[in-house]
Amino acid sequence: MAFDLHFTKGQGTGNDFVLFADPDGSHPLSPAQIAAVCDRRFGIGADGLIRAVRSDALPEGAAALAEDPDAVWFMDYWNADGTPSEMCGNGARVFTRFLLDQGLAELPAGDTLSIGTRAGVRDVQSNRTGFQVDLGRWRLAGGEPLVRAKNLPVARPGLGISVGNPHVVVALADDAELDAADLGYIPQLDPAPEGGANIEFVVPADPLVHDGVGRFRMRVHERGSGETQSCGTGAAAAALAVRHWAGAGAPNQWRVEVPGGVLGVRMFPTEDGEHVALSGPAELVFDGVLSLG
Ligand SMILES: N[C@H](CCC[C@H](N)C(=O)O)C(=O)O
Repeated sequence: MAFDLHFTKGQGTGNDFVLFADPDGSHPLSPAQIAAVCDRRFGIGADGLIRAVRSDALPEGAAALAEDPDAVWFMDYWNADGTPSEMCGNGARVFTRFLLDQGLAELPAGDTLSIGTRAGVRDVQSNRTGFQVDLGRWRLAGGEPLVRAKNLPVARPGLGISVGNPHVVVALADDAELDAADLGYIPQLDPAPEGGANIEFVVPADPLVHDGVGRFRMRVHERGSGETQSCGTGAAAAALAVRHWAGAGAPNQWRVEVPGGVLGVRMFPTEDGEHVALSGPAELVFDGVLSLG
């Protein structure tokens, strides 16, 4: 049955998304429809698709409401190839901007908006650069798979890190290597993790720390979307990896330079362990209607 998709296009540091509101969850899209919507030639074009569903209309949302009854809205995130992911950091900021723009939620300065995700409830606050998303606890995913990418001279060990979704972070020798890597080809991981991973390539700045803030450049090949201009959870995972490699005394405040802009990452202690938070802009670009067969 044809369905007119009333959508909004949004982006955060060049990671772009098609968003639409489906409060009662009556319009889930199939993976094929999502891939068609995200296609940059035959569709709207985006790195991912985000459906705003009221948590009480979704089975996964029920878990979010159980965790936090304030998680009224659920971010139903899908990659460009139609596969779902547990979490999207840039997407969470754009999702929040969308909810506020649509009048579906409010976020007075200093308040927190809780949103449901497949990775659990995530808290968003507004700040001067846009929004801060608390990505919650992180963990080393174990293993250091070898990473091979086209045009990289040698395979290098990557560090597996989860921030709700899986990442493998690999340090390159310098900017020349980072710029030479051809991420039009999916990098190879050996061993390949079950379910795939987002792969971040980083070059720590020299000096690594300036005014107490760590800095590095990053490019990313995203699971399910290919090379993107930015990856929020990837920037968080990469900052955690660079801090891990830097050892004792490394900062908890990071500036991550991605092709689409700059993201802020901050690690901070909580009663349930160290959390990592992501900050950055979130813009809505245009609205439209697409007839879906
Ligand atoms: N491709 C990712 C999801 C989107 C992550 C990224 N867009 C972000 O901002 O965190 C995955 O399959 O886990």
